[in-house]
Amino acid sequence: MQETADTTSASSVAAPRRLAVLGATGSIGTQTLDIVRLFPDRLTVQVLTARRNAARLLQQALEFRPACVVIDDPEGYRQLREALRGTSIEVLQGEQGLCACVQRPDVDVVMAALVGFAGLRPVLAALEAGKQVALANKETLVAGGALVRQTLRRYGGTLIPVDSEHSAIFQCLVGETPASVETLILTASGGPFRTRPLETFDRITPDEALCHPNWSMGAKVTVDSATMMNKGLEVIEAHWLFELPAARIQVLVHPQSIIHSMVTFVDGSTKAQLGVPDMRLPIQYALSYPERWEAPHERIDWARLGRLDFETPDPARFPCLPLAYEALRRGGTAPAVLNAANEQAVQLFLQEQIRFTDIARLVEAALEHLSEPDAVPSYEHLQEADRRARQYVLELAGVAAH
Ligand SMILES: NC(=O)C1=CN([C@@H]2O[C@H](COP(=O)(O)OP(=O)(O)OC[C@H]3O[C@@H](n4cnc5c(N)ncnc54)[C@H](OP(=O)(O)O)[C@@H]3O)[C@@H](O)[C@H]2O)C=CC1
Ligand SMILES: CC(=O)[C@@H](O)[C@H](O)COP(=O)(O)O
Ligand SMILES: [Mn+2]
Repeated sequence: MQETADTTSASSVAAPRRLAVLGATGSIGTQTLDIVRLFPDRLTVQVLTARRNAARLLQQALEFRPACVVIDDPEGYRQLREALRGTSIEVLQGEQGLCACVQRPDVDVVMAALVGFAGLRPVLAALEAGKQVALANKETLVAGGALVRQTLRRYGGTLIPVDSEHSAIFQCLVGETPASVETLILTASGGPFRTRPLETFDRITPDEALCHPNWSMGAKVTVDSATMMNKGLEVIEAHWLFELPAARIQVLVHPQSIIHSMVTFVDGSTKAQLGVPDMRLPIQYALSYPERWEAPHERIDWARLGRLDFETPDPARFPCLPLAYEALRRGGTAPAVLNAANEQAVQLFLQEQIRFTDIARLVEAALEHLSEPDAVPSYEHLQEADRRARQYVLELAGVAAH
């Protein structure tokens, strides 16, 4: 748990923080660059990466002039090399490029905003180089939480949460000690299907699932919010970030997404962090911490808001949530299996190859058949668990692997 933040330090005289933005072309990545635009004297960009969106990455590179860009797609790599010829911007490719760029001596902070298991290896590389990682990519901690903790202990890097709930908890914990904490309360919007008749769930379409009531996000996390697997992944993320057992991490449905999460302390007091649902707030806090920087983000209009509502999550409606608790209870490779099966199932659902209700069914089957005990699975062990779970889901869904 962090020490009390010093909010009085004179930030204007400090050298700018030099960022590597992994997943720069996505929802969190582009909002991170919005924050850089707001604070050009305090933040600079050294690295930008994408999977295949070469056009957007090129546009960003020409605006921010980083030292290096990384792209996964071979054709995108060829295009970027051609387009950036004659500039000082280095172009790298693939996972090797990602791991090299996060270890550069001219990078201070790595914004980890890839989606999925692909985020784990570069985060480990960044922590092995002792970097500060602003972590949006929750799948990193879900699949590899024990390994990430071990890497933090060995190399002394730091993790600052970006996920809105974990940022809220992190902010509530400023000035507190671990012994004072009783329970973490993760709030959940309940997604678009909180009140939809349960018997219609097998007719849910991708367009309906991609319509989040409060947040505009990438496709994968949006579908996860609709199944509430997102909250399950966040329970596991909170377990590894704040080192508390599952029994002390609760989930509470709060449809307005104004309270981003809460902490109840041993004296019965509860602290909450509130704000409009705008990811630029937790992104900025992760980049400014331990300072707070003045910014023109929207403020809550309390009178217009009027009320805040709460309810208990319904496990019959959202079976992915108890599955995530079960994976955490099993430990070993179980959370990595849960995560990979979910990633694969969400992809199949978005491609209209399975129904919405199949997501939980496939994840449950993979969890049942594939999890293995192991106190701290190695990266290679996790990678194999991830591969096998994806393959298993494809087979069970009757889809040929590509
Ligand atoms: N969006 C949000 O508001 C929130 C997101 N998060 C978490 O943050 C992470 C990012 O989410 P989000 O920004 O929504 O995702 P997006 O899908 O919008 O963006 C993902 C980014 O990662 C890149 N990428 C995807 N897969 C790979 C890969 N295999 N290798 C290399 N790069 C890859 C994409 O490149 P390209 O564009 O070229 O495909 C893109 O830049 C997720 O873990 C999510 O759960 C957490 C809280 C809120
Ligand atoms: C913005 C953010 O942090 C998302 O993870 C968000 O929490 C999703 O909303 P749900 O509460 O519906 O999962
Ligand atoms: Mn979240």
